[in-house]
Amino acid sequence: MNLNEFIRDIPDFPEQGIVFKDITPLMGNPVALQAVQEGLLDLLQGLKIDKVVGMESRGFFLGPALAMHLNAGFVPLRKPGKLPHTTLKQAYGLEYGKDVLEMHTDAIEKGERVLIHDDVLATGGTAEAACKLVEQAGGVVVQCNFLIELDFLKGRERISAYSVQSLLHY
Ligand SMILES: O=P(O)(O)OC[C@H]1O[C@H](OP(=O)(O)OP(=O)(O)O)[C@H](O)[C@@H]1O
Ligand SMILES: Nc1ncnc2[nH]cnc12
Repeated sequence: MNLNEFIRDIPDFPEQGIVFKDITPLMGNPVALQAVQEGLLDLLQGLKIDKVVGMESRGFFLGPALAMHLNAGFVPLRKPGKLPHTTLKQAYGLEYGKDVLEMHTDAIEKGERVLIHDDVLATGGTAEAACKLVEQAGGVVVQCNFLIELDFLKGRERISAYSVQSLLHY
């Protein structure tokens, strides 16, 4: 199955000059969705994972399903003001703008093995912020795992301290 057929390019979204990779056609197709989940799990090659960390909001699309298959917990990283308990916070820049991610202070225990998952690796700003939050809490980032990597933005270089795996490259 060619998964690229289910990812659509939207020019000038969310701003002029950005070509947005829209994965909603893929999410809407049960066969493609199953293939993606199996592909992402294959990238892990049997690594033991305690927690899957997913970034709001598209990291929530597949992160919990991966966690269930790995027999791991799921930890949501959220945009500011959304998490109700005490949080760690990390500011970052991304391909189109800047933001802050928050994580509950008790979401990860010291020494836990963490998989970072998101739909897209672009500049790597979001993933780098996620890794920092996990490490602040004492977790160990075992792999950063993406559905799509935009190779030309070189996000992988920004998170070169970690193992980076992506299912599809553009
Ligand atoms: O590698 P980067 O340049 O940091 O970009 C990647 C991030 O951008 C998108 O999230 P966005 O902030 O648009 O939020 P959304 O998932 O809520 O659409 C995407 O889901 C990644 O999290
Ligand atoms: N070009 C892009 N398409 C979809 N999501 C993104 N996140 C950052 N850059 C993106």
